[in-house]
Amino acid sequence: MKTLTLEQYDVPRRLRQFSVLTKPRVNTLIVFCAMIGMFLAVPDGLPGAGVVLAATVGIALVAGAAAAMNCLIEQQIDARMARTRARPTARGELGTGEILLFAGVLGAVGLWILYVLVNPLTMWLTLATFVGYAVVYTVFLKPKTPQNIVIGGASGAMPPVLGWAAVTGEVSADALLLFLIIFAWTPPHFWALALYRTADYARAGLPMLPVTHGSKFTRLSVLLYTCILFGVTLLPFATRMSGLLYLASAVVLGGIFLRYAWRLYVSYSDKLSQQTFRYSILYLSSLFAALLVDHYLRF
Ligand code: HEM
Ligand SMILES: CC(C)=CCC/C(C)=C/CC/C(C)=C/COP(=O)(O)OP(=O)(O)O
Repeated sequence: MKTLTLEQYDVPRRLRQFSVLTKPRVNTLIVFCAMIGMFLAVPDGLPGAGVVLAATVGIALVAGAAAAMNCLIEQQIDARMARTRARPTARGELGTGEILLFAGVLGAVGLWILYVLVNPLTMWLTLATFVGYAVVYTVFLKPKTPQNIVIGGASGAMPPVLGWAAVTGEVSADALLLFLIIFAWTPPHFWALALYRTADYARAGLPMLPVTHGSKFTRLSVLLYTCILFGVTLLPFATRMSGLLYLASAVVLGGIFLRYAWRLYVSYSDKLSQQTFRYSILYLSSLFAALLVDHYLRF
């Protein structure tokens, strides 16, 4: 067996490769939503700094491990898609053992932090989220059904619930409203991207909605889910969890999302679809920021 010295191993390059596997940009928003859950869970005042720090690091590490496992499992699929073929896993630059070790350490340290420094409930819910994404979604749903991202979206919607559980030790109805918002947001978020990446998904043999049911049906689905999303985002105000500042933000942000979805439905272009996808990210970030601001500046 060939032994490598540390210089030959090229540590900075390896670190860059491993960092790509954790999908840092997606996970930044995931962790942001978890943090908002932590702050909203405290009716007056702030959550303890220690628990916020430990829960944030723990959730981020487990989310990074989940992303690395997804990249490992999908390396052949990723190699066939233009969007993902540059991933170090798709290029065969990292060995299976190395990735398993990396994901194992990240995941184990994250879960340990959550169990010991936060609470067992948060650890178990985060573990379930990990299994939901890295196993249920990636292995079973994604290659089999165009509803993959709707069902798998339950994992992506968990972060605010994890944050809430970290601070209170329980899951309340308010936390479930935050879950519902991300759950309803996921289909328009993902299908907007899938519409302009249809050829990619078809080449990879993945049954994403535009591949199996065509562009028009997918655009109708985007529009309908965006309507559902609009309705769901009114619930925090309806239940008095949030105030007028949030309501105004939800209506304006949701109105813009609906306009994108409607335009996409009536006159499709790849450019508009890309803009809708990008807007979906700005939308969720801004909506969660509005929940936070409203929580502290309630009038
Ligand atoms: C099953 C649920 C989801 C699916 C299938 C999905 C799918 C995707 C895909 C395919 C991309 C493009 C990634 C890339 O090219 O690197 C993406 C990007 C992104 N997603 Fe999602 N997503 C889901 C849930 C979420 C959730 C829950 C969040 C955050 C709360 C999120 C935040 C983002 C962000 C911020 C990006 C942009 C990344 C960048 O600019 O590189 N996604 N998503
Ligand atoms: C433990 C914890 C908090 C985990 C949260 C992780 C989670 C549920 C992420 C979902 C968002 C995501 C990375 C989707 C990518 O879809 P994809 O895998 O189909 O995209 P790809 O084609 O880019 O691989």
